[in-house]
Parts: sequence; C-alpha cells; structure tokens
Amino acid sequence: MTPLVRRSTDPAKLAVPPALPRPTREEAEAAVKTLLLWAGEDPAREGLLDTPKRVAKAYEEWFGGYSVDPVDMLKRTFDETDGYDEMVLLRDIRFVSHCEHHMAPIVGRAHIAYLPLNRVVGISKLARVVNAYARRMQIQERLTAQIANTINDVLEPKGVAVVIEAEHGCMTSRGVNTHGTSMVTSRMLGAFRTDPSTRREFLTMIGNPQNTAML
Ligand SMILES: Nc1nc2c(ncn2[C@@H]2O[C@H](COP(=O)(O)OP(=O)(O)OP(=O)(O)O)[C@@H](O)[C@H]2O)c(=O)[nH]1
Ligand SMILES: [Zn+2]
Repeated sequence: MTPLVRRSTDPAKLAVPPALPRPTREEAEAAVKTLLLWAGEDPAREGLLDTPKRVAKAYEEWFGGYSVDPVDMLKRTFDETDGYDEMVLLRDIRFVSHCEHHMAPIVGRAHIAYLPLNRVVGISKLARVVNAYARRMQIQERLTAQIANTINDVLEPKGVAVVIEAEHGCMTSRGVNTHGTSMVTSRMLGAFRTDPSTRREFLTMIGNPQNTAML
C-alpha cells in the first residue's frame, strides 16, 4: 500500500474530499479480518467468512460522502419565485454519520433554514448536502458548520441556519455510557445571526424545547 500522506486539519480544507492514495479492496478486507481477530473472533468461522467483504461494502455507503461534491448539488436553482423572500425550512432530516474519534455512529437529525435572495434550490438538495457531509468521518461541530457554510457560499441567501441534534454511539454504547443524551449544535449566518426575531422564528418553527436557551 502507498504510504498515507498527512491530511490537513484545517476544517475549511476538509470540506473538499481529500485525494489520497487508497488501499485496495483486498487490503481493506484484510484489515477487517485483523479487527475480528483483535475482538477475539475466529474470522474463518462460517458466519464470519463473508464479513470482511460486507464491511468493505458497508464502508462504501457509510463513507460515500467523500466521492460526492455538495457544492455541485446546490448549483441548480430556480428563480421564478414571484419574489418569495420568507424562510424556507427543512425539518427533521435524519442522518447517520461516524465520529472521527472512535468511528462510532452518530445518529441524529438536522434542521436547515435559509432566507432566499432571488432564487431557491430544489428542497431535496438540502437533505443531499446533509448526507454528503454526514457520510464522512465527522465531529458534530464541523458537520454543522460545513452544511451551513456550503449553502451560504453557493446560494448566497440573506441567511442560513442549521441545528443538529444527535446521539453519539461513542458515548451511549461505551466510555461514559450515557443513554438518551443528545448533543445540540447550531450555526447561524446572515440574518439568523444578526436578527434575533429571525432566529427566534426559526427556533420556534423547528419546535424544539431544547433550543430555548438559544432564543
Ligand atoms: N466536541 C465533540 N466531541 C466529540 C464528538 N464525538 C465524540 N466526541 C468526544 O471526543 C472525545 C475524545 O476524547 P479522548 O479522551 O481522546 O477519547 P476517549 O478516551 O475514548 O474518551 P471517552 O469517550 O471519554 O472514553 C470524547 O470526549 C468524545 O465524547 C463530536 O462530534 N464533537
Ligand atoms: Zn466518538
């Protein structure tokens, strides 16, 4: 395998999928076999024979976000809105991500709002952007910032708001073992940052009592 080069730790650069040499599929499957042995299993037992293959395939889905471009997803916009300039909100976008510290699942939902300026985007594209960033190794703060920054940069609206609530498998199934604890992060840009009533309207519309502290 070609030695890996060190990745940038600059969050802005992490928004772009890093072009690093990849191990072969066989090498990835061998790594899964090693982990099975490390866990105390026998990778040659019948039930585990195909597991390295399945895990490699699952990784293609869980980490498919590295091979898509969230900026591209937002490029097609519609401007025949008859001057619609109120908030557009997409609520409860369920996602699964993986924490970069433990590679454990982060399971949660995102709420996204923006205040359009002359053009709107196909609404499914907001959920696509969430998945594009969620299907990478993440910390929740960066996931939240990347979604908001990308929408802001491409659509250039009057404001963008993103709130994410999620449970971290690394906290619920190991370590501190806190079941039912969720992490809440937000990023407010433009009018959502500068205008308290716009922010309040958004937080009321997502209807989450946990967010009253932000009102
Ligand atoms: N801020 C932030 N922290 C996270 C996220 N996901 C996991 N963590 C935390 O990252 C930290 C990693 O801490 P370490 O002390 O290096 O790892 P650890 O010994 O496994 O920590 P414990 O989970 O406390 O057992 C832990 O406190 C995790 O709870 C995230 O999305 N954002
Ligand atoms: Zn973790």
